[in-house]
Amino acid sequence: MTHPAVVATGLTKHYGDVEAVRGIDLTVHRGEVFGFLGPNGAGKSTTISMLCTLTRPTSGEARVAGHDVVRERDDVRRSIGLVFQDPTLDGYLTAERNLRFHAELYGVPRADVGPRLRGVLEMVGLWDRRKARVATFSGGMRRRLEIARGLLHSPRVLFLDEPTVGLDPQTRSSIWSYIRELKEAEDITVFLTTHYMDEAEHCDRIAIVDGGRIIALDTPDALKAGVGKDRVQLQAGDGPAAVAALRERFGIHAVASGDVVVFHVEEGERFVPELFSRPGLPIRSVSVARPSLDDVFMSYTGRSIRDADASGARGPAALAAARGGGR
Ligand SMILES: Nc1ncnc2c1ncn2[C@@H]1O[C@H](COP(=O)(O)OP(=O)(O)OP(=O)(O)O)[C@@H](O)[C@H]1O
Repeated sequence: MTHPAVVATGLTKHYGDVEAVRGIDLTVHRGEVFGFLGPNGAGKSTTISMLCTLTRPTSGEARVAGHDVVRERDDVRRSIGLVFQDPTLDGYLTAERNLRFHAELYGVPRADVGPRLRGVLEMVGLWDRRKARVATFSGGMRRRLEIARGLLHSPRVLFLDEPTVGLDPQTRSSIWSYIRELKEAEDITVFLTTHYMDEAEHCDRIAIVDGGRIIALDTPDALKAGVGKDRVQLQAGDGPAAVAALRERFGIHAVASGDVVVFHVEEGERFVPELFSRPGLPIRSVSVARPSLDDVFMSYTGRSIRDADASGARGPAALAAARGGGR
């Protein structure tokens, strides 16, 4: 098999007047952890459900594990694992019964079920709890069990829609270590959606989506490098005097807020020693920060992902607003 894990060409989805997805083109390579990052309403879930054959595209094409999502739905379904935002485990059943039921649905050969069950439950740290009813599990344990279930039939591609939403930071980080372990242990491609910037950093490549379109697609490092400048923040004895000194000596436009002065330069870590080499700039502290993925989102849309989330970007008006802000 040499085909990519996922290929989408001109994929769109309209719900009446709402253009939820407005032309997605992407290729996800086998073995990648690929992230879809964007604010609420960006079209992430709609895209993932088209790739999983749960929603029929309005136009365009997509192939998953080499199969067409419209014409070869059953082949696609056999090749993928799904973990969606809404839990679908049966709370009355034990963890093991939930998984065995799934194995039957997917036709996992009888002889393989036992070893496979143990393998996936050990990976998510739930082997010892396999006889417990799911109703007694915490939110994090349920999500881990859902991931184990998604892996049970050895899928080629695992789709995770917001895999850590609503979980505490510790559980989020343990879910990420399972995802990384997975990549090592199984020859699998992971396609996930998130609106957490820090999570997108774990992905090999990410597509930043807004208003139903991909606005940037690359490795997290390359995207951040594309923003160019680092952010330097200093505490100076006299803010306005520091701003004037920076302008005179370095030709830098800085902004002061009290005694905190902020400016942007390329390669901040090279610039900072120069600051100290010139006398007359009383500096108490200095910090340099690389651009974040939120800076990347902001450089394309003029707003932060958090603001876009907070504004509840949904529906045609929000999409039109997002369009207006695009570059
Ligand atoms: N079944 C539907 N009927 C009508 N509009 C829909 C439907 N599903 C999604 N939409 C709209 O399509 C747009 C994209 O929604 P989608 O759920 O794909 O975004 P998202 O990026 O996954 O956001 P979230 O993380 O909030 O789910 C939104 O404007 C949403 O209101």
